[in-house]
Amino acid sequence: MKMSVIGCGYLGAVHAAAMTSLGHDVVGIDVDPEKIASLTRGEAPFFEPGLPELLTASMASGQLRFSTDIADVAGCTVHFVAVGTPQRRDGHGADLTYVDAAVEALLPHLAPGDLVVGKSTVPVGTAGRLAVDVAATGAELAWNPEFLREGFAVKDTIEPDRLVYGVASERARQVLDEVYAVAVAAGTPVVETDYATAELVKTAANAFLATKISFINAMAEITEVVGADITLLADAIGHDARIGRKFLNAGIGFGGGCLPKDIRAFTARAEELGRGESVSFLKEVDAINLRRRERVIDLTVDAFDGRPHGRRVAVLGLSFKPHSDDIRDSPALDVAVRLHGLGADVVSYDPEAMANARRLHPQLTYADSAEKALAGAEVVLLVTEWPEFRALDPVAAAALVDRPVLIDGRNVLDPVAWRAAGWHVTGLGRP
Ligand SMILES: NC(=O)c1ccc[n+]([C@@H]2O[C@H](COP(=O)([O-])OP(=O)(O)OC[C@H]3O[C@@H](n4cnc5c(N)ncnc54)[C@H](O)[C@@H]3O)[C@@H](O)[C@H]2O)c1
Ligand SMILES: O=c1ccn([C@@H]2O[C@H](COP(=O)(O)OP(=O)(O)O[C@H]3O[C@H](CO)[C@@H](O)[C@H](O)[C@H]3O)[C@@H](O)[C@H]2O)c(=O)[nH]1
Repeated sequence: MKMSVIGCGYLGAVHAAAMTSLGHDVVGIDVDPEKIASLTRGEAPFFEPGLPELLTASMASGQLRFSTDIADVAGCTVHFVAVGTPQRRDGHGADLTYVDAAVEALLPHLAPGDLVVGKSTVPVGTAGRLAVDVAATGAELAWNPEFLREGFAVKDTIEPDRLVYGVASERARQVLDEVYAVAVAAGTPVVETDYATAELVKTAANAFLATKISFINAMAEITEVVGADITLLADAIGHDARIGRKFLNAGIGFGGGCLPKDIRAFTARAEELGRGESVSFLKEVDAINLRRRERVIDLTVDAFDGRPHGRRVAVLGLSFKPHSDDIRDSPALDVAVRLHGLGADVVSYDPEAMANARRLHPQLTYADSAEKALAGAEVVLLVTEWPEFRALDPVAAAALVDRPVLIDGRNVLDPVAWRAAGWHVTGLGRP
């Protein structure tokens, strides 16, 4: 099939490239000329394992091209909308400006029988509103939310856990079955719904994941008062198959371009619908999450007896999670910036996110290796659990720092081994 992907950010660029693996011809459209220039050179504008190889192969085979000109969707019969839906500047809900602009730009280029497929995460009710304008052209709308995780985005797109088709006709379902024929033939479960359910599935999935993380972080607030161990607690409750161990890693909390903004947008939409109380717990989920960052800052300030000014802190990690260079709402970067704001001498290192961090926060000091960040540090904060930080040798690290004080914001280092090497170790929610 010939298809377009409107919006080539994290989601759209991966989706465009992955659709070629499913056998389709794809044109990716974005309003950002730099992004399109980079993609056209076969260079991913962000770090995503496997994406550069896929881009190169798909472009070499002629199945994939990119353009800033929406008229280049000509000849495509399926059009994915994958533009951003960030938090609004006033904080109240999702900013739908980009989705509205993308659909409006697409309308004159639609032919009767085309399918417009929304992939962006939107407040419930958006698809129903957009479907009217799309139908006026003789085309049809479907909503097909995306569940990929950054860092595993290529695999998650080619081999999704499930596909959700928010459709208004049998024909739309058939077109989506054709789009995802490879995955469907491999047995991927398909859940067919109306528009509103499809929109809510996405919002509910992210709300559930955020709630699971904040649940374990709330437990961590209790375990750290009584000297209990949150990691063992998570292991023990996680053995119950009804609970499961995934997304029970306590630490500095969740960030990124999705979970934080999506729970806030959900809360705002529920309030608009007169059902704010149904999801009021998400405000607590958000508050618990943000308190974990405060905790790391407080522990650091305490490690300097309340006077962090001019004291050297090594911050290991800046991205919101490993295997990504994304710094959107990153707890790691937030902590680095705020400690700098308190006058600490913060030296940060991240294997992939430093260029993004430097652009946004040129005031911070960046080291070009973990070892250089550690040199002369009086407190070491581990805030993104990259494999290379997990593999640090505590004896070698102790030789680099001024004072062997470690705050493990992700609970990934072995406290026994680090203490044996002379470190004073504090975890989040564990002794
Ligand atoms: N990033 C993820 O892991 C992920 C996963 C699932 C769902 N989502 C959802 O997908 C959507 C996109 O997220 P993202 O992380 O890719 O955002 P992003 O900010 O990385 O990318 C959005 C892209 O859309 C482009 N754009 C904006 N207006 C446009 C227009 N009118 N025409 C063409 N291009 C336009 C921007 O230039 C940008 O490149 C959001 O709704 C997000 O919640 C993201
Ligand atoms: O036990 C855990 C698991 C995750 N996190 C943090 O939670 C955040 C989000 O992690 P993850 O969900 O893996 O990252 P995303 O790539 O943002 O993916 C989420 O957001 C996407 C965009 O909506 C969805 O498509 C995915 O299904 C959903 O997992 C990160 O800061 C993690 O460090 C924890 O603190 N503890």
